[in-house]
Amino acid sequence: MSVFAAERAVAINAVLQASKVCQKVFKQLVNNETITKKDKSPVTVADFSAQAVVNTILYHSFPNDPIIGEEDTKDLRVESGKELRAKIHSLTNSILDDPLDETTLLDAIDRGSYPGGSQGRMWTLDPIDGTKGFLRGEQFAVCLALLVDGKIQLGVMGCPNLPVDSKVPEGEKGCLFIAEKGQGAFQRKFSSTEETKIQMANISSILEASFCESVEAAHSSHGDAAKIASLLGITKPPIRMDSQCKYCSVARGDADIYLRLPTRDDYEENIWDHASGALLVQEAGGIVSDIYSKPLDFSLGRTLKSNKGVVVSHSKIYSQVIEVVQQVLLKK
Ligand SMILES: Nc1ncnc2c1ncn2[C@@H]1O[C@H](COP(=O)(O)OS(=O)(=O)O)[C@@H](OP(=O)(O)O)[C@H]1O
Ligand SMILES: [Mg+2]
Ligand SMILES: [Mg+2]
Ligand SMILES: [Mg+2]
Repeated sequence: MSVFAAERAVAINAVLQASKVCQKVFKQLVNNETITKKDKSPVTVADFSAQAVVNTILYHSFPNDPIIGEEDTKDLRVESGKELRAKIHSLTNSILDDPLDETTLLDAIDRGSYPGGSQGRMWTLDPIDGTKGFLRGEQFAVCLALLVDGKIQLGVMGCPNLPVDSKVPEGEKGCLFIAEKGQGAFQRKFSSTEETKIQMANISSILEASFCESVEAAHSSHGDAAKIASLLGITKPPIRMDSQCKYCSVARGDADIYLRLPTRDDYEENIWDHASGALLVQEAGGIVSDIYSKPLDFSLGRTLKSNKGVVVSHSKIYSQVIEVVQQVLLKK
């Protein structure tokens, strides 16, 4: 029995509305609508609007729930952010039922500034995960998860550009993935409310496995992944894809392993880059850990500060995968 039925329904609506924002922006996107953060990562009108839409919808149903969201309005509240702010304002209001004034809009985005922690309910939101994929017209995802006392209870992901059936890549696109702890993993199309249960592929041998990794080698070492694959006897080429669509692909059996291998000692993964995807894979029969085989700890704030990298596989092959990951990464 679902414990979070109300939260599930609200999260699905929020993610679908935010996905609509992203699709609308993509059709109209021009270069000056992108700004670059200090770490050189891009952020677009759509990232801000999607966060405003989700935070507003969550606030309407759960006004006391804090939110850990990726974006903030630092760059929008200054004079140079005026034009961008106006675009975000009109875009957000074109989706929401009740229009917001500019101040309410900025405050809605900043409701995502919660520091996180191990106590109580909180949501975590990545309004667009894989912003670079979004800009290229490739994979990106709107990712929302509910945490209670530091544990993920619910994850909802909208993947507007992901084919409904990976065997028909030119077919219908737009998938929603839903997982509630202990209740299994589900997929539905944007175009229908019918949900289908998904499971990881039940591969008989690791030699048949395929793995996913980030598009950018700066986010996950392609060289280390190639060594690991070769030691495991994997011959299929890696599937490179932006965003938590990687977790979704593995959860529904399009691939069997997801490796996110650290490229720098000082990088801490953000909780919104993993929360919904990690629960989805676990509910579909997979194991999710870091490279030390430690479970991801979502209770320590906005980042996974006690973890390094991410290793995901079907539970049947996990021990083989993690052994080789450690052989390559920890003994070099
Ligand atoms: N150095 C480093 N290592 C690991 N991860 C990093 C790093 N720098 C940034 N990020 C985060 O990567 C998020 C995108 O991850 P992806 O797997 O989609 O990367 S890729 O686009 O496929 O290359 C991206 O999320 P979004 O900003 O939401 O797109 C970042 O939070
Ligand atoms: Mg970003
Ligand atoms: Mg992200
Ligand atoms: Mg993002």
